[in-house]
Amino acid sequence: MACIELDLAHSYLPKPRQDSDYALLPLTMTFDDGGAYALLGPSGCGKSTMLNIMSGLLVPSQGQVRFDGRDVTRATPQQRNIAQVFQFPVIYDTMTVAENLAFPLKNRKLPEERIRQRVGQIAEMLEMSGQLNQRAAGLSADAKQKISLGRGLVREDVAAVLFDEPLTVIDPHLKWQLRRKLKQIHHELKLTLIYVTHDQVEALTFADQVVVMTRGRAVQVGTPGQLFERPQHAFVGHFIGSPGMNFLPCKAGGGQLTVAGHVLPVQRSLPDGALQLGVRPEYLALAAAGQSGALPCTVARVQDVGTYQMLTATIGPPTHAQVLKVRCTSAQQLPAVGETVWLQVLGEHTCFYQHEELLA
Ligand SMILES: Nc1ncnc2c1ncn2[C@@H]1O[C@H](COP(=O)(O)OP(=O)(O)OP(=O)(O)O)[C@@H](O)[C@H]1O
Repeated sequence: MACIELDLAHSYLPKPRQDSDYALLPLTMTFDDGGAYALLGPSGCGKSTMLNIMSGLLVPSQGQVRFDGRDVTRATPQQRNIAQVFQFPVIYDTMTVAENLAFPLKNRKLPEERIRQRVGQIAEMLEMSGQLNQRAAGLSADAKQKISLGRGLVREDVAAVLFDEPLTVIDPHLKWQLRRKLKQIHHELKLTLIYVTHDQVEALTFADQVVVMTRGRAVQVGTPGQLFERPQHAFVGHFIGSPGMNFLPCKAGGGQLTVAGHVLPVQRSLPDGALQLGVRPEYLALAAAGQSGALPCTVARVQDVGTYQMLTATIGPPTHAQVLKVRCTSAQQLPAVGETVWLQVLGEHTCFYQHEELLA
């Protein structure tokens, strides 16, 4: 295993002139030895570019990649000793499951007995012990991708295992099981795992540390809890959560906050000027009329989602009304559409952003 350090930028253009010319803007990042990481972000944010730079498939246009302090920027994937699992199965159809799993170990000339043990261990973890002697050709797409995962995990001496959206072809139910399985395997095998996905559920269930990316920038690296509680960037608030954080434009000045024409007292020290107030639907509580830190809103919709109710409310004039989502318990008695509801926007979980960066 290795500690992977990135200090680089990448543009696919020969002469990048502006930020938008970069697939990865200048960044420094450390992936600790033995950690489980996810690179999470929407399509085109630079996840695959970062993964391919780590694996050695791509040389960054600027800067360095270091493994345990050693410069490997121009080293091939083989020289870096990286295992990779792609979106689609990369296996030998004519071989059995056992032969496919054993292949990376045979290549490294491990003793037969050790190969047998390790193949048995990996097959058991992936619940494939009963299929070891079956030919891969006859297996389902799910089973073939499980073999690919197994081939990625089978070597103990790799610097890291990199996964590029590995569960895309997997059936939704099995996907859920495999996500949990991968987390368990990480605890048992203690490999450095780096997992690319655009699916927040996948990232949050698998990783100890999630790197959230947008437009070529890694805007926050944190535990799932940190990303939920204190998004360092408005994009993280918006992207993590279902639905994401509510944002209200506001103006701070003289110890007060003006939101949608209402003046609220603010306890925290904030710079004067235009800000964004962010509060998650889970923390936006119903309040008594006129309560300090609460705003009067109009109920636009109430949805019963089974285990909870989602209340949608609006504030401000209809031409530029702001929408707020509130997660309520299923037992709560909620006002009807069109009624006024007071929502507690200020509280310990409220975040303030300036130019999309967290201030307080
Ligand atoms: N070979 C390439 N040549 C030129 N531009 C590229 C190339 N590969 C990626 N890009 C561009 O770099 C940016 C980042 O792409 P990248 O594939 O790293 O994003 P991603 O987050 O992995 O997206 P996806 O999930 O869609 O693969 C995008 O604007 C993309 O169009």
